[in-house]
Amino acid sequence: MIEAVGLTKRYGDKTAVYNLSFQVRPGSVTGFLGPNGSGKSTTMRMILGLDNPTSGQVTIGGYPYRRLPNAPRQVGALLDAKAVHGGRHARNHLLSLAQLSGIPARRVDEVLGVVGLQDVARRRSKGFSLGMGQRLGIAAALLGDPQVLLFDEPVNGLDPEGILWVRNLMKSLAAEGRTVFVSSHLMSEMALTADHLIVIGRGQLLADMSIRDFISANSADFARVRTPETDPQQREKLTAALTEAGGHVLPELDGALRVTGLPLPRISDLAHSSDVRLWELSPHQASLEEAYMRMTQGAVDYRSTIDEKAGLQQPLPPGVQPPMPVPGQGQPGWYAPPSPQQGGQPFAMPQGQPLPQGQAAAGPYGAPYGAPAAPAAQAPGGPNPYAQPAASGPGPARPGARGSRGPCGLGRAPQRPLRPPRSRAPHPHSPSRPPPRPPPLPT
Ligand SMILES: Nc1ncnc2c1ncn2[C@@H]1O[C@H](COP(=O)(O)OP(=O)(O)OP(=O)(O)O)[C@@H](O)[C@H]1O
Repeated sequence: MIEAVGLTKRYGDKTAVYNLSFQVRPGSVTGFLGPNGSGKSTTMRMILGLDNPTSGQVTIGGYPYRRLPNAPRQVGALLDAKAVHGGRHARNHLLSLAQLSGIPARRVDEVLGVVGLQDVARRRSKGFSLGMGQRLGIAAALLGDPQVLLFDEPVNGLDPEGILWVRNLMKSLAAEGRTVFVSSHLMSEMALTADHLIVIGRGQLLADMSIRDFISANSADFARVRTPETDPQQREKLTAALTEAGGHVLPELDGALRVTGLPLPRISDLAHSSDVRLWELSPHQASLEEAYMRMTQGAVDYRSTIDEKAGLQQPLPPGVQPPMPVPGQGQPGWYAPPSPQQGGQPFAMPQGQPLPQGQAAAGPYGAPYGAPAAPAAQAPGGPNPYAQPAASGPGPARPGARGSRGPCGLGRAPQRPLRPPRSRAPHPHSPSRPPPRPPPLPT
């Protein structure tokens, strides 16, 4: 298990990570999400002992990485696939890593096979494509048959077949009881791969929950309604009737209407009584991407001047940044209202459910959304550089109790201690057990 407590990292006056507390558990794939520059790579580097926290700590199996016995055989990581000596053959690159960690040479050939690079093993890596470089990086991460794996954007540059292969690999590693922590900006892929999410924005924890809970906490179900395109007045008439009845109506890019706050039969009745014909009336649930956009909208640092968020966000005056999301209040400025099941509080604990023991019910950024309780009321990393007025709503939510089954159907394996170096069971991808079949590479 990876555990961060009050993790803070400052570079001069830049706070890259602030008071981050979370756990990454074995037996499931945990996705690590956040906008560009939100601190994901910095966090991963601190987990791997490549950067020192300014305050707080992060441990793997109870040890800081640098004190972990035989760390390369306990923890594997892909941080930067380009961090390879380009003049070396792929096999020699892996061989040098293996020799540094006392890993036998035959394991190098095993992992080359697992990632599908066996045919180019004696080619210099500087001639590799982006996707081949990613595979080499994944091979290096698997070399020590580690119990804990970190992948920073592992599908970057991979073709669809390669993406599917990585997805299956991550899931099978987690199903074996390993801890798999993976960052990605590809929401559709994350929705298929991960069963738990840790989301950060501007270095702070925004959410720590199952994907299913994340989507339902950060999105509202909605109806799509379409009236005949030949008669725009019908659309206006319906919009007026729905709004009057308490619905929230948002025009979609294709001319349909997105309606929240009214059940489908009521929308149908209102259309009928307004004498409006419908060409479509369909129920929809927001995707992980929409839920993520809604959650992180206020924590985005870099945004195109022509970005209109596909019409989902209210226009802001020029130069005005949207505020950070506030627990219990949702993301201000979004049309979609909070999920009705949550009693109007998108991050609220289901009613009658007490906070788990040790769970702080603190202000917005003290112990946010399902994070483990912060060690102290005062953040160890000093004052919060992004502090906002505290929400008056209920405390932070933890809708997704750990241990629940994720969308991949993987149960959480009991936590296993880190494996002693040489008493390993045969590697699941060793020749004795057929590995997930990697897609063929272009020659
Ligand atoms: N060595 C450094 N010196 C100064 N600032 C740094 C350093 N490393 C990271 N930062 C800053 O810390 C912030 C977080 O960066 P980080 O690379 O961790 O973000 P990220 O979430 O991984 O971004 P991306 O999704 O774009 O990869 C950024 O503002 C970045 O400029």
